[in-house]
Amino acid sequence: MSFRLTYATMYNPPEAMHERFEEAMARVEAAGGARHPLFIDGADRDAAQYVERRAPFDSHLRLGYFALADAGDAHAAMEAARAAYPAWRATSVSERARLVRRVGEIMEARVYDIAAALTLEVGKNRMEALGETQETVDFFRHYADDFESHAGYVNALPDDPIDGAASHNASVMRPYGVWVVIAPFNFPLALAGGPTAAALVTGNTVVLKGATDTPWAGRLLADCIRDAGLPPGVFNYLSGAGRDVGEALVRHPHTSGITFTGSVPVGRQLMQQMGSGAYARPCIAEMGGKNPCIVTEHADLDRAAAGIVRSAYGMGGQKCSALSRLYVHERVADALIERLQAQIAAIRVGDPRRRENWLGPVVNATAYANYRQYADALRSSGARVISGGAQLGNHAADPALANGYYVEPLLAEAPLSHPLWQQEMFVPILMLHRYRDRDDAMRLANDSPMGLTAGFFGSESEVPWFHDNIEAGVTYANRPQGATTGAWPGYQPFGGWKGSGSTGKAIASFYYLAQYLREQSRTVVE
Ligand SMILES: NC(=O)c1ccc[n+]([C@@H]2O[C@H](COP(=O)([O-])OP(=O)(O)OC[C@H]3O[C@@H](n4cnc5c(N)ncnc54)[C@H](O)[C@@H]3O)[C@@H](O)[C@H]2O)c1
Ligand SMILES: N[C@@H](CCC=O)C(=O)O
Repeated sequence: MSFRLTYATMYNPPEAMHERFEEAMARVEAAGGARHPLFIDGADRDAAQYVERRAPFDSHLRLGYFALADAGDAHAAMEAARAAYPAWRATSVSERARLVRRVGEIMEARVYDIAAALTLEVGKNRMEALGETQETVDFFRHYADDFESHAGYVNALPDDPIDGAASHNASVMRPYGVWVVIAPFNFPLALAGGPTAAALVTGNTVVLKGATDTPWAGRLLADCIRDAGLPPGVFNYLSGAGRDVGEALVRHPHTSGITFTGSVPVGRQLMQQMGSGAYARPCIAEMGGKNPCIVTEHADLDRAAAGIVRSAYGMGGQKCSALSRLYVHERVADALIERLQAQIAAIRVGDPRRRENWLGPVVNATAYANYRQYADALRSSGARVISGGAQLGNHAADPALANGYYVEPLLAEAPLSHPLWQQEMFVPILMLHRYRDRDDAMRLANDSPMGLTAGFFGSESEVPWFHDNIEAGVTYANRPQGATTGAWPGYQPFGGWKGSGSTGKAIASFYYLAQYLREQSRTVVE
């Protein structure tokens, strides 16, 4: 298959991709119900407790039993990672890069089976699941290539200008030690695998914690790492709750650095914890979004409608990059709304295993209840709900949806005073405002403590204005493939400004790997 899968190309895959996914789904479902232990020091480790997990799209479908790590397991993982660190750090750059690349190769060979598991566990549709798995493969490749291209970040510097002595200088970047990776539920493979690949190739050892709702993805990553032949202890995997195992890892004295991807409140708490103690330790925190899109009177409205619907409702709005605030010029607002309504009406909501369904469920009962609460809050405080607003699961008339957390994509025109303009909702809800003045639209788009992604539809001559003024780390102009979503490693570096990110350096950017390293200046006089 010559097709290159990315989030920008996933809308029109070859037929063979569907066939292979369906074969894989049958295999993975047939093997369902298994126990999934932890992975520590190169071996499976049983936890004292296991939790049964079921599919978000069908509460009768049992996925398996997943280990719930406790503080003792966290300690064992940290000890293993610490013990493995000296030898891993001393392993050559080329060997570390080879092993990291090997993980990507193994994952790519399993891409369909892993994607099937992601669909079952998270409820994302097949193309999103395949996309996430391929993205993870690409992270492993990208970081291995990038680290090698920097020759391990060893740079010779000029000798000191001292008469009668040779004083040689160099800058050498060195790993920190044991790196903790804490992943979110929505991209449980890619946002576990990406930071893991970066930490490993730079010479750190890793303890990964998967999100409470999505323990399977991390375990599948662990299997790829094990099968690639990384030495015991170099990578360790824990599944379990943030409050128990996550906090134990953050507090642990062996923790040298953290990459956290998740919500703003947890990220800020972790940044504070990592900044206190005997000395501050690095904390790369990739956090939430409240992403805007501006549509001017010069926009191509068909293109805008396609990009807006994909980004607001794709994966049920459960992307940090999801579009949630739409500012439309009053002259084109009705025409755009008409197009959005037509596209929303065409969205098939249902079992994400099925090819025809573009939108699966939200991830759990809390997200399902949140949707109801937000829809009620919009209706009761002055918003005009244009499309959607109903929960479709549990008590639905349609029996095919009866056991899942299904909801309708919601579009509402809301007064600017509405508090939901400021809150990340993480469900498929898009709020719309009509503006008269372009600069007002920009002021509103920037009126958020977050600054992750932003979209724009307008004339070519307006694009520089958008770039110069928008406060966001990831920007897209006139992109029907996704107004605010769909970054891919090697194509779009991905990181947030303001409250959306702690470092100002993006994932898969030129500057990313250096964050996993500390500089040592070396002067040697002969
Ligand atoms: N900026 C990005 O790149 C990016 C990418 C994906 C998701 N996100 C954000 O993630 C959020 C959705 O994911 P989520 O609901 O899993 O987020 P979350 O903050 O609830 O959880 C994220 C991870 O942190 C763990 N955790 C929770 N409390 C903890 C604690 N006290 N100590 C240590 N670990 C703890 C969780 O178990 C989970 O593994 C959204 O806000 C979304 O915008 C951001
Ligand atoms: N990388 C994904 C978002 C990841 C966050 O949830 C995108 O660009 O849409």
